[in-house]
Amino acid sequence: MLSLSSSSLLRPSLHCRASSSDRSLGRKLFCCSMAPATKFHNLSKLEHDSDVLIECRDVYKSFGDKHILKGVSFKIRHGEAVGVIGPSGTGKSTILKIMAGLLAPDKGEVYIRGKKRAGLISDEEISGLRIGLVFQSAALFDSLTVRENVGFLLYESSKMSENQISELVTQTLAAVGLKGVENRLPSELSGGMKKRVALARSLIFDTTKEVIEPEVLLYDEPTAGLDPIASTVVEDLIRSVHMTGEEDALGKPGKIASYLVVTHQHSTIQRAVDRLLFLYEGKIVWQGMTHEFTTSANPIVQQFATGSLDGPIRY
Ligand SMILES: Nc1ncnc2c1ncn2[C@@H]1O[C@H](COP(=O)(O)OP(=O)(O)OP(=O)(O)O)[C@@H](O)[C@H]1O
Repeated sequence: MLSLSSSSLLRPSLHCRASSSDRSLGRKLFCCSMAPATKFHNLSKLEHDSDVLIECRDVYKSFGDKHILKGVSFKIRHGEAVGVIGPSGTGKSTILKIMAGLLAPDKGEVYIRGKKRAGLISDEEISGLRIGLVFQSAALFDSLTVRENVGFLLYESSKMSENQISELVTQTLAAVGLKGVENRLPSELSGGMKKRVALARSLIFDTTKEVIEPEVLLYDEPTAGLDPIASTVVEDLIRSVHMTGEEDALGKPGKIASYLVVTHQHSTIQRAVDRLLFLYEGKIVWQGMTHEFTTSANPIVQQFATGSLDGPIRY
């Protein structure tokens, strides 16, 4: 994989126009979205877990004296659509960043397709599983147009021509319901449009490559702040890119093997995911199918599902 400095020789204008902080973020997005590079050892894999794409095993994470994750364990299998829910500040975004390789756990392990990740992502290492993280804030580069934002990874690292990339960007934007916005800057978009541009950026990939690795997408509150209809559009988009054998908005089979959505929105839980993980006080305290959520006898889940002030969760 090319680093930004070497690839800048290929596309100098794009590289120069992104600020240094943008480039630093781009470097992280680049690694995270295209190939979350990781060092692996322990190649052994349990036979019955051959469909597990990502596993967090007894993960701990503290920030100073705030102990956020205290032994989080779960598995994401091929084909799953999983939601992560739980009270604010409980560590949902933190666990996504750990899964994507942007943060290291203090203790515990992350396994990618049965192989233990030894470090954070870096340019030189390839995992065989792409992990894309769609940030809560959309995290677009302010100084780049929508076309440059969506095509960023391809401009930086692929051998595709400018015309090929431009065409693919237009197709991918159309797939997320956006037309004629390629030349706009992020500041000229609404919040919902920015989220869709971020989604397009996470979906685009080099179509000239012979082997396309499976991808897991991690969405951090993709519908936060959207009106109910815009939420439904995004929820359906998330479903449509899932590799279920169905056709996506471009009329092609979805390309995302599995996805994980952090959300507080009831509609997103109901519409976009099949299974839920409930994170509370540093651990997964409940997991089950979405339809089991409202009938669970677990008092923590009951309180969260009803929004009641009475119960074990204290604010
Ligand atoms: N880099 C950091 N440095 C210090 N504290 C952090 C850092 N990242 C997260 N935290 C703290 O860790 C806790 C968990 O944050 P996180 O964003 O993971 O929670 P969350 O469950 O996603 O919250 P929300 O639902 O409100 O988005 C918070 O108290 C937050 O302030």
